[in-house]
Amino acid sequence: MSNQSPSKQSYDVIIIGGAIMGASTAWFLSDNKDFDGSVLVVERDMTYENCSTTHTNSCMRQQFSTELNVRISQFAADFVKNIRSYMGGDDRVPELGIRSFGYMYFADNEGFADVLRESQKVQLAAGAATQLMTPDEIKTAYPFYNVDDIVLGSINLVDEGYWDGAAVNDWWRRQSRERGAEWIQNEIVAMTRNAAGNRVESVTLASGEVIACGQVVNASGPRAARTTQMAGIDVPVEPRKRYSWIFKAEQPLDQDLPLTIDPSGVHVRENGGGTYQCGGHSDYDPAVDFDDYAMDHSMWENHVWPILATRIPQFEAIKVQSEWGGHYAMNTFDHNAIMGPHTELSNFIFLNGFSGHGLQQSPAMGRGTAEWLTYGEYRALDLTPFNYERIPENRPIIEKAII
Ligand SMILES: NCCCC(=O)O
Repeated sequence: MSNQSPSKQSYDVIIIGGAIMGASTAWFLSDNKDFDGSVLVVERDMTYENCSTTHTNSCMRQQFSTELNVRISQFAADFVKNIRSYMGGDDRVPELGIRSFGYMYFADNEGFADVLRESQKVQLAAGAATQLMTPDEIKTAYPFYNVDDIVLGSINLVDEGYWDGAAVNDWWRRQSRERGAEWIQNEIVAMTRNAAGNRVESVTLASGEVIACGQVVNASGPRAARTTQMAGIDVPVEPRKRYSWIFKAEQPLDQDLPLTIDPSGVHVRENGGGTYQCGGHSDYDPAVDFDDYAMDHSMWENHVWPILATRIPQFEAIKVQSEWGGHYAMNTFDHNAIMGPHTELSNFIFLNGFSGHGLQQSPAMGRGTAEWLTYGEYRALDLTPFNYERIPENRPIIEKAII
């Protein structure tokens, strides 16, 4: 599909990026009775072939180490389980659920076991159902694991597992469009500031049009820094390569496989029909080119499969069905969301740096961004700790549970 032109020369809100964060923001704006502005969503590739939303393993978890991240996931679970109701009872919207096989974190040393113990306290206090398991308890409940090196496991079987992120993305896009948001395939290639230099005045599209904006939202995923540079500002977000494999087991497990996080960082989950989805990355983890999705074919054979087959010996006999390379939008400052306005460019709103846990945060972060755009403040959930200003003020939010 070639570039499309917008119908107007000026919009109240221009959202750069139409994947899960941009779609969520557009939809929550369309759902807010106090917002009556115009919205343009500019997406560079409406096929979403290479975007992080498409490459995700589409899971959510309650097991975070900070209360705010747990609350954000709780809203995700509530939204997904009640999507039709949230979307006005529209009976075209599918009823969705969460396949709550849980995330199984393994600690192979007392240091990380302590992290799991401390995190469980935070999660329980916030209402999550995390259970700590000894190796014997793990072996009883999940006999297929090799736990010889494991000192502790942590799992939560409520609202934690697979959900259909693609369906949510599709419906946010579709319904926001029906309610008046304009979506085009095109690319922002430049931005201009006002004379005082404290606001973005307009964006320039690849097709040449210059479009005036009231507020602009950077929802451009791993390309976040490229977008901010057009406005003459920086954000510490880089594309980092993440590899995924779908494989079929010769003898599938006879129960659901939790999303299992091996101490090596390799993770694997149930995918249905005797297939499993696995993710991993190299220890050498530099920023990569925005368009580099090349697969490292040696990683499976030399690194990932041996780890898998050690942890789950039944996975010695498996066959890879598909594989791909994708990107995390990695926040190199503190691996957490970067939101809210720039400190000097007051109408430039960040929605960046989700570092691999963005899909599950998209309902709360899109809702919060729509509130910010409408009221200049967050209402349902106070997301100010994630605001951009923490970066120049050097106040990292340490989230210990990054996969
Ligand atoms: N990106 C790995 C799986 C999603 C998560 O962080 O929960």
